[in-house]
Amino acid sequence: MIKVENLTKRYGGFTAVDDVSFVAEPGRVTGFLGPNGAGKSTTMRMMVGLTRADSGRVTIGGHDYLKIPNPGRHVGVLLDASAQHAGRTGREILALSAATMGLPESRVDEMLHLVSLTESESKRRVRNYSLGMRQRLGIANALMGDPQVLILDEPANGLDPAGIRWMRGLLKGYADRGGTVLLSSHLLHEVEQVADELVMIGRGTIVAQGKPSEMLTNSGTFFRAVEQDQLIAALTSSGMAPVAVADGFRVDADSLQVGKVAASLGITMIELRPADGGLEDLFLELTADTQREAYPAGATTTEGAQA
Ligand SMILES: Nc1ncnc2c1ncn2[C@@H]1O[C@H](COP(=O)(O)OP(=O)(O)OP(=O)(O)O)[C@@H](O)[C@H]1O
Repeated sequence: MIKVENLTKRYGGFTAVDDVSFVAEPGRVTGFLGPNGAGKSTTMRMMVGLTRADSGRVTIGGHDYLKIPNPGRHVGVLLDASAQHAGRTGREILALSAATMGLPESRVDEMLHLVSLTESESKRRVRNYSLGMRQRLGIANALMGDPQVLILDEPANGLDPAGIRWMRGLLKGYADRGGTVLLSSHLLHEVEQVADELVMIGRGTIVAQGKPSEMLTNSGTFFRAVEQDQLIAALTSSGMAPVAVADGFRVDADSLQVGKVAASLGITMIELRPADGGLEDLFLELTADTQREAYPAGATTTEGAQA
């Protein structure tokens, strides 16, 4: 299990990770999702002691990573696939890892086979690897010591569609056998098909976490009305806070509450239903003020809203 407690990292006056807490459980794939610059890599680097936290702590299986003897046998880490020594061959890199962990050379061939790197590819220098091949090598390296915990930062980067599907199967199988998997991504569709749990981060803070299905269940009501502006104003003055999503509005209230407010004003509803726009809408909305691109979900005014 990975336990992250109140983790904070500042760079000068800028807080990259702000009081982040979550748990990644054994037997589960936990997706760590957030837009570019949200703080995912910084959080993962702190987990393995590569970046020093200003406050808070992380334990892996109850221990501080830096105090785990022979850590590769317990925690598989892939943070930056391009950080491998470019002048070494893939095989040399894996052989070095195996030797460091006290594993036989045969493990190298097993891992190369697992990640589908061919014999001739394994003899090429890493500087001549494609990004996808580097990722495969990084995954092989992370799995080498048969660890119980995997920490993977954007492992799907550079993989082709077949590679992404292969990796999903690999991670699911690993979690099914009791392993703990934490993988980050800035792309929801990359993680939603594999993650049992999601932790969403935006501008250094956790904005939501839970099972994808629970997140959707709690996603409120979607509505559109002819007198949209009037309904928004009435809901707002009733203490609700509608936000613009794709082609309508969403509010944290059930459909009955919204319907009653509309009926009391004689407002004609066009649509009134549980918000089920999918995780993509929820993700964009939750991280709306942390996105670089303007997204309508960030708007709380009715300007431009069409009935
Ligand atoms: N060494 C550093 N010095 C200053 N700022 C840093 C440093 N490392 C990270 N940051 C900043 O911290 C923020 C979080 O960066 P981080 O790499 O953790 O984001 P991320 O969620 O992994 O993003 P991406 O999806 O783009 O990889 C960014 O604004 C980044 O510029």
